[in-house]
Amino acid sequence: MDMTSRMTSHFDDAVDAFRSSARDLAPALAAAVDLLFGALTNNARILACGNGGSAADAQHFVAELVGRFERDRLPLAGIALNTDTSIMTAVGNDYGFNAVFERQVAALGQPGDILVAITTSGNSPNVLRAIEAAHERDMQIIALTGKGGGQINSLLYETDIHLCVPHDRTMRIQEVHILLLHALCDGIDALLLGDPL
Ligand SMILES: O=C(CO)[C@@H](O)[C@H](O)[C@H](O)[C@H](O)COP(=O)(O)O
Ligand SMILES: [Zn+2]
Repeated sequence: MDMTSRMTSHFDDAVDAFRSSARDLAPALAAAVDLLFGALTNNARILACGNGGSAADAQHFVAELVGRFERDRLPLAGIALNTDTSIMTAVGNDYGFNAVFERQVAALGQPGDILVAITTSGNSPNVLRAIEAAHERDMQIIALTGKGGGQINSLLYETDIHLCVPHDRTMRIQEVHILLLHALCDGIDALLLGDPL
């Protein structure tokens, strides 16, 4: 395959990933909007975490909650658990990297808060442990995964929401994840401000 064809194939594959995700995930995504809106309007907070590209996604999502998405509105309570280098290095150094999110959930999480857990494999131990800590705090989980969901499948409760992208490549899953997070922001704004469409 020449390089131009290789590049074109990324777009073709991404379109397929978006279409299959729309088919599989739209109802759960709508439920996730309701869950987030209910929490945010009840003085609860959204905690988000992930590793690597998913860390970037978590802080991107939270920036749009605390700042704004497309329209001016009140600030919304979100915290990215992967952004504080002092906490990440102190907890990682003292308790191990697998504890970096769990420890923050234990410190910050309150009943009714939501954990947005982002992992393409569904197998990152620090994210799995954050989910367990969130359950102990009576928090609900919105999990964004791919590759069948991995070990997260056995951790989630009926009351949690699993948005599992039907794809096996990390980059494609991440591309759909950012669409899912933007769609959640759009849904929250539509409920808060009215539907401009
Ligand atoms: O962005 C990428 C690959 O596209 C990487 O940084 C990727 O996020 C890292 O390898 C992560 O550690 C993968 O973790 P996870 O998605 O399996 O939880
Ligand atoms: Zn990436």
